[in-house]
Amino acid sequence: MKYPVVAASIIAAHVAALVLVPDLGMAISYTFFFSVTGLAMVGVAVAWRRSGTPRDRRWWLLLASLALWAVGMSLSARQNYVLENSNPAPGDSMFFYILYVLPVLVSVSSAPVAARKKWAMAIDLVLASLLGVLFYIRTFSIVSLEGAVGTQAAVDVAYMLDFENSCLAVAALLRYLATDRADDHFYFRGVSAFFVTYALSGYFYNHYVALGGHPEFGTSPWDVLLDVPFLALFLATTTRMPQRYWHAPVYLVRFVQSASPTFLAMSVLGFGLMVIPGYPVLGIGAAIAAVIGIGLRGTLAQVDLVEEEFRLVRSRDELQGLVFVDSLTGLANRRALDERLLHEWHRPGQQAPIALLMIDVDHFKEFNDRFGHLAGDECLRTIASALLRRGLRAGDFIARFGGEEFAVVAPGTNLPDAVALAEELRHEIQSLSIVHPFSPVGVVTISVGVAAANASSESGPLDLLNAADRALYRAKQAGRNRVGSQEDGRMNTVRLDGSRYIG
Ligand SMILES: Nc1nc2c(ncn2[C@@H]2O[C@H](COP(=O)(O)OP(=O)(O)OP(=O)(O)O)[C@@H](O)[C@H]2O)c(=O)[nH]1
Repeated sequence: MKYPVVAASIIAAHVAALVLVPDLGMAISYTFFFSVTGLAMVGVAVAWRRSGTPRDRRWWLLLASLALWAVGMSLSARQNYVLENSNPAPGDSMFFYILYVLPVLVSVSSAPVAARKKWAMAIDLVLASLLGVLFYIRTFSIVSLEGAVGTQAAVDVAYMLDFENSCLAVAALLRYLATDRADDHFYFRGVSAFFVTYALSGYFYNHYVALGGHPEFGTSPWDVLLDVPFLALFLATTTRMPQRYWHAPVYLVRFVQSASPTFLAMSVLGFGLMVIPGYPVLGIGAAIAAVIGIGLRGTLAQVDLVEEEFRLVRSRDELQGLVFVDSLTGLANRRALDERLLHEWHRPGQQAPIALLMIDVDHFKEFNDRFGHLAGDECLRTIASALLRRGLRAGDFIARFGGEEFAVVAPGTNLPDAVALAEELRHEIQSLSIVHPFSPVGVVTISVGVAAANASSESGPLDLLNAADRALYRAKQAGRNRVGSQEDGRMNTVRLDGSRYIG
């Protein structure tokens, strides 16, 4: 609450001083102008500290703009006091009153901190320098160093300032309203508070005060109008950074973010066109540079976009890989198995049967209890490698089903061939000779349930899975370390020696 009171008191004091001591009007107004500029700079410095983004150089640019404005004001004071020139628009101070927008214009054209690129800054630097030259040429094509000659020149200067201030006010307001970032919101709140009030009070002051009979500072209480933008900036930067703020629609945010880099180039284009009558080469050159600047920025942004897209596609592929891989064994996981089964089941023209082998490590709980979980993990990894190594033909698919269970999908395989494959795998694991004191044969063994079916519309992959699971259950029931198969609805098991055992 105390800052609005400070601002109101300054305005009241300025008006009162001008009314009470009219003889010192000019000195009073200059004192207030420099004071409010200083106050605004303090506000900007405080806001920068509070923004929590010390690397955000936009705040420097805002400070630079205020400093340039102060230089313009100093040159104006020099004309009044040292050179005793009462012309309201001497060329040197006019140039700085125009030039001061340049740093802020660069910031309005810039991307958010996180997305800022060196190449974009380099292009902006070239365009900003060119714009500085154009400002200079344009200013001195209207006024001389001593000031505007005749009312028309003074009116031209006023319109040039109006054009510049309103363009910047609109651009800053757009950036303020259409952002999804708190730091952008805070920065552009200050910038738009300044430029919107500056455009309004500057318009009123230039057209109705300076051109309306009070060309010199200190001759009208309306001088106070020129305090307003600086006090508005002071208030916008010293009031608390909002925690919640209006969120613009996403498409508007994206549109303004994409369009803002063109603000600077558009200004170069506009001022380039303005100076063409007097300086055709420079004007046309500036217009060409602006078009190249926009094109180059667009192309480089596109390159970045394509690069980003590649990166995202790569990360998506990597993530997709992780989603389908079992982290312990490196085999496909249950999700991948389900997808594969479904895919095989619905493969167009699938005539041959699809076989499914469900593999379960025997007495694994006891293995874990005896040797610990880490040894259990290592055992699972060894079994996974052995299963992969052995017996898998092209088109077969192996996955860790979960826990100490594995599964093999073997498309185009009938039941007898699948049973033979299962027996091979069972033998392979036993021959690994992983010591297991609790196992009847002294080493780690597996039981396998086998089922095979033709894909049909009456049944689904889940039926095949259930059949293989039931076959596995029977193999376990029958004593483990064996292959169980489902045949014509009957459950058969194959003993470890290969002879068939009817369960
Ligand atoms: N080390 C380790 N153990 C696991 C993992 N997943 C499951 N297990 C263990 O596997 C064991 C499975 O136990 P059970 O389902 O009783 O099966 P089992 O002891 O092999 O008995 P049968 O299958 O009937 O022969 C449990 O002790 C689980 O903790 C794993 O990723 N690593």
